[in-house]
Amino acid sequence: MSGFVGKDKDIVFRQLLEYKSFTYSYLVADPDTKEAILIDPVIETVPRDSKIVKDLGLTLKYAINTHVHADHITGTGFLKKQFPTCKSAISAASKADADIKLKEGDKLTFGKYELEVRSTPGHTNGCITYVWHEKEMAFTGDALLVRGCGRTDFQEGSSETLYNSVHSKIFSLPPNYTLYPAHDYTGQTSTTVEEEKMMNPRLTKSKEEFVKIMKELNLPYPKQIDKALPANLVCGLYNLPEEFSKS
Ligand SMILES: N[C@@H](CCC(=O)N[C@@H](CSS)C(=O)NCC(=O)O)C(=O)O
Ligand SMILES: [Fe+2]
Repeated sequence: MSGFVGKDKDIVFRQLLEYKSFTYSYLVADPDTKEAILIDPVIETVPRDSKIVKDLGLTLKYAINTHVHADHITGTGFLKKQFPTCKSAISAASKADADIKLKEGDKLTFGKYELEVRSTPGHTNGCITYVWHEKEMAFTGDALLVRGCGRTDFQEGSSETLYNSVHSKIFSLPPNYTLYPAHDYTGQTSTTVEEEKMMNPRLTKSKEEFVKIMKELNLPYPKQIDKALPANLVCGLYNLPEEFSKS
C-alpha cells in the first residue's frame, strides 16, 4: 500500500490534524524502504498516528519537533514507547531533551529522501524548519503560518529575529515550494513561498512595521502553556496521566 493520496506515488505524505489545538502533524515516508518520519506529533493523537504507521507497514525512524510547543504536549516520548527503535529530535537551541539535537544544515534521512534542517528562530529561540528539497516542500512549524506567523511574546520570542529568519531561510526557497505550517486556525492546509512573499499580511511589510504589528497582536496566552512547556522539555513525558505512561 503506498499511503499517498495524490499524484506522487514515490512518497507517503499525510497531513494530520489535532483539532483541539489546531495542530498539523506530518507523516512522510519512502514507500520503498518504508522508513518514516513524523513531524510535530501531538500526545492525544499518538494512538491514531501509530495506527496509520502500522497500517501502512512503515518503520517510524524519527519523531521530531519544529520547536518546544506551548499549546499542546508533544507525542514524541509516547511514540518512542510504541516504537522502541524510533528516535526523537529537536533543535539543540531549544534546550529540550531528545535523542538527537539538531542544528543548521543537519540532515535527517529516511530511505532515499532527506529533510534539511534550517534554523528559523524568532517565535522561539529553537525553532527549525525542515526542508524536503526532493519534493519541494518545507515544514515551517510556527515560524511561518498561512498568511500569518508565530507570535513572539514568550519563549524568548523576538519579532526582529523572526522577520530575519523568514526572509533569509524560508522566502529564499524556490517560489514553487509548498509550505506546511504547524497550525492553522482558519482551515487552510498549505501555502507556497510565492504566495506568502506576495500576500502574507505581516511579512510583506518592512521590518519596523512587522515589529509594530506583532507588538499589537494582544493574543491570549495558550490555555495549556503551563503544563505544555515543562512536558515538552522532556519529549512530553512529565506529570502525565497514566494513559500516556503505558507502552
Ligand atoms: N488559542 C490557542 C493558542 C493560539 C496561539 O497562540 N497560537 C500560536 C501558535 S501555538 S504556540 C501563535 O503563534 N499564533 C499566532 C497567531 O497569529 O495566531 C490556545 O489556547 O492554545
Ligand atoms: Fe509554537
